[in-house]
Amino acid sequence: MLQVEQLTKRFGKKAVVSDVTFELVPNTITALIGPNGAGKTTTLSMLAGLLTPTSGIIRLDNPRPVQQQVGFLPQYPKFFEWMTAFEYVNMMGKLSGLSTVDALQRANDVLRFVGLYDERTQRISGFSGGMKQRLGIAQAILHRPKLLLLDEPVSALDPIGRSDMMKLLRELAETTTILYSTHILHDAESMTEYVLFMKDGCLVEQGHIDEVQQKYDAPHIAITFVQETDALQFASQSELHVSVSERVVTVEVHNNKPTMQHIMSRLAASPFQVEQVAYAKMTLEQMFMKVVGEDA
Ligand SMILES: Nc1ncnc2c1ncn2[C@@H]1O[C@H](COP(=O)(O)OP(=O)(O)OP(=O)(O)O)[C@@H](O)[C@H]1O
Repeated sequence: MLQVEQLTKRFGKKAVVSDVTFELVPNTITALIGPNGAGKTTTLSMLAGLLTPTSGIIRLDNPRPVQQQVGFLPQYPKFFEWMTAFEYVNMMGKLSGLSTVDALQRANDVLRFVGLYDERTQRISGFSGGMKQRLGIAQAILHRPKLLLLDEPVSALDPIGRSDMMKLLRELAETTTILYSTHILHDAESMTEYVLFMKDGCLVEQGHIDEVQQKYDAPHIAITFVQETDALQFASQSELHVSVSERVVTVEVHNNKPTMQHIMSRLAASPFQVEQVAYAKMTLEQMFMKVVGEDA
C-alpha cells in the first residue's frame, strides 16, 4: 500500500530524517514512535506531500495524486473557529472537489462517524480539544483516503478523549491504513499492530509489535506496592536492575537471577506493603528504551 525507501530530509546541513525505509501493511495501524525531535512530523509531512524529500522514494500502490489518496491530521490542526462544524467540513468537501450535493451528504456522514453530528451546528470556537481532534479526523477522511496519517492524535487529549480517539481509529482501520505518530507509548500498546521506532531521524527498529516484543523481551518480575512512595523507596534501595512506574517496580531477570524466592524474601524483610508480585511481559515503553539503549 505504501513503500518508503531511504527517505531523507535535510535542513541545511542537518539531516533530520535519514535513510528511512519501511512498508505499511494494508488496513493495519502502525505507530511511529519516538521522542521529541526524532523526526516524526518531518516524516509524516513528506508522506502527506507537504514537504519535499531531499532524497528517497515514497511509493503508493495507486498512481493517483498523493492528496487524493492520503488523509492527514496535523499535530496542531487549524480551523476557522467562527464556523460551525458542519459549515467547516462542508466547505472542505467542496474545496477538495466534491459536488455541492456530495459535499453536503459526506459532511453529514463523517460528522456522524466521528460522533459530532449532534454538535454540527455549534461553532468550533466552543469545542473542547477532543472535539476539535475528532473534527480534524472528519476533515481528513472526507475524501475516503486509503491511507490516513495522524501526527500525535492523542497526545493533547485527556484519558477519556484518548480512549474515544483510539476507538475511532480502530473503527477506521477496518477500511483504511493508518500511520500515526506518538510519544505516549501506553496508548500505542493498546491500539497498534506494527511499530516504527525512531531516534535522531533514523528508524532503529520496526515490525509487528509481537515480533519486536519477542526479540527484546526479557523475563521480568513486577512488584505492585500499595503506596507509590514505597515503590520508589524500594527501587532506590535496590541493587537490582529495576524500573518504576507509579506503584509498580519491575525487576529484570538475567540468567534466572534474581529468583522469585529472592525477591519474596527481600520483600518479607522490608517494611513495605505489597499488593502483588508476578512475572510480567515487557511494556512498549521498556521495549523502546531498550531498543534506543536508554534505561527506563
Ligand atoms: N523547517 C525546519 N528547519 C530546520 N529544522 C527543522 C525544521 N523542521 C523541523 N526541524 C528539526 O528537525 C528535527 C525533527 O523535528 P520533527 O518535528 O520532525 O520531530 P518530531 O519527532 O515530530 O518531534 P515532536 O514530537 O516534538 O513533534 C528537530 O530537531 C527540528 O528542530
